Amino acid sequence: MSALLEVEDVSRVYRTGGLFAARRVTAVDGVSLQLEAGRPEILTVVGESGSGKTTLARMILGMVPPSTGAIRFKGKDLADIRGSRARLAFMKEVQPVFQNPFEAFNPMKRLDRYLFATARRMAGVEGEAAIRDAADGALKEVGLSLAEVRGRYPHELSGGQLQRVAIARALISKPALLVADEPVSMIDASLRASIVNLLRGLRERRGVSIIYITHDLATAYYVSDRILIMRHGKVVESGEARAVLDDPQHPYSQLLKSSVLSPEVPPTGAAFHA
Ligand SMILES: Nc1ncnc2c1ncn2[C@@H]1O[C@H](COP(=O)(O)OP(=O)(O)OP(=O)(O)O)[C@@H](O)[C@H]1O
Repeated sequence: MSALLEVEDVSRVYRTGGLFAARRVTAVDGVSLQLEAGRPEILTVVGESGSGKTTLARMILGMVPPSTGAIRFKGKDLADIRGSRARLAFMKEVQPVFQNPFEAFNPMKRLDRYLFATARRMAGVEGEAAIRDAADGALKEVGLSLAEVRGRYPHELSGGQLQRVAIARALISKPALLVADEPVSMIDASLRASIVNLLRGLRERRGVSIIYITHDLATAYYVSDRILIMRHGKVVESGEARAVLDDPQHPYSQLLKSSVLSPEVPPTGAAFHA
């Protein structure tokens, strides 16, 4: 089986501070992971704040180059993706979903405009009717429709609805991989389950692979096929999600589990069956 994504011994060092107070921060330190083509799965990256999750996500999205190591998508090294055409081809296949949907959209711009522009530019759809159909199809994938969204501005939707629109927008180009960085952390707790269920549905129905970044072990338990636990930029434990979370081996994973799972957060993720 061929690889969809290969992250090979990747590190990222940031230099901060001025000339006389220079400091090196190793945000990601020797991380490797792989997703197979034709076997869609949800790979969750868990870790506390500052463990390097966002930096890893940004490297996979091609937004930040690794300091060392290599990232390949469908066999092609991201470092070799040069020029706007090659960049666009990559972005069609690997789409981001960010934490705060209110920051993902300009408050002065109608949401349908975003969807139409993405259909035109990213997916190469031509003709008004076909563009409307592409937007409507993507919105239906996330439980909305163009009729509901048309003419509306970001503030007219709830955070949960807006995150759905952001996911619909990411789906228009029919990507093979979504990289979702804390997609539910800014959303009202009562709506989180529906977004997490949506991600699972997309993996099942659309065959899209998802890298789900979170610090929330309850959603991770429910949604993940595989899990990777990060601390100080390194992977401390990884494997099949239920096995890792039911019986964590590394002391940090055990600590994370005991500190996160409180009586209000069911360890089985039962709350997410809603
Ligand atoms: N652009 C940057 N310049 C300097 N340091 C950075 C930069 N981005 C991240 N870092 C540092 O790298 C480390 C990892 O940060 P990162 O945002 O990747 O972690 P995270 O696990 O996603 O945290 P959070 O959950 O708070 O977003 C932190 O120490 C952070 O301060």
